[in-house]
Amino acid sequence: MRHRLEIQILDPRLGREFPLPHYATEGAAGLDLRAMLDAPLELVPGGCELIPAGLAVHIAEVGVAGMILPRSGLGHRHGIVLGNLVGLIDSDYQGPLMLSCWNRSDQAFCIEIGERIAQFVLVPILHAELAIVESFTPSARGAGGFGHTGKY
Ligand SMILES: O=c1ccn([C@H]2C[C@H](O)[C@@H](COP(=O)(O)OP(=O)(O)OP(=O)(O)O)O2)c(=O)[nH]1
Ligand SMILES: [Mg+2]
Repeated sequence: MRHRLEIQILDPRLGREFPLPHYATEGAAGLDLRAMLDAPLELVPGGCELIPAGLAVHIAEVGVAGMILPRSGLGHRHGIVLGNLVGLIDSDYQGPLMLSCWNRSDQAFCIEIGERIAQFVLVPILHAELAIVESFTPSARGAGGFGHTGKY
């Protein structure tokens, strides 16, 4: 499914020196986001920095949210993930997309200017209407959780 996504280009290098976010393949779920830095940034082990993606988005539709997720290769091989683990972008947010980059490894990592460091995914959202009830209709699981079905 497609969703018209309004963007503002905040960093003029995007779309010129560096490609705009795009789906790398027909089936790609995410748009890669780039570190629009003025200079390469060394992330020390355990270090966390807020990096601009160089653009603002306005999702506009209440039934849609954005998620910023790590890239698998960087996260697995180099320990470069997100300081907030997952970024959640509200449909009414119009500010700059910011990437919290965390080096969870024990080796320094240099983020290059324009490097693809995270990905942006649109997801459907349901708003909850809270209904207070005295008891739930019994289910097979009931209140069992945290390893209830087997090994922890
Ligand atoms: O990785 C992220 C996460 C969030 N945001 C922006 C979009 C989002 O809509 C807004 C608020 O995010 P969130 O609600 O997760 O943060 P908060 O700490 O609860 O801030 P607020 O009080 O503004 O809701 O910040 C980003 O740019 N990058
Ligand atoms: Mg919030």
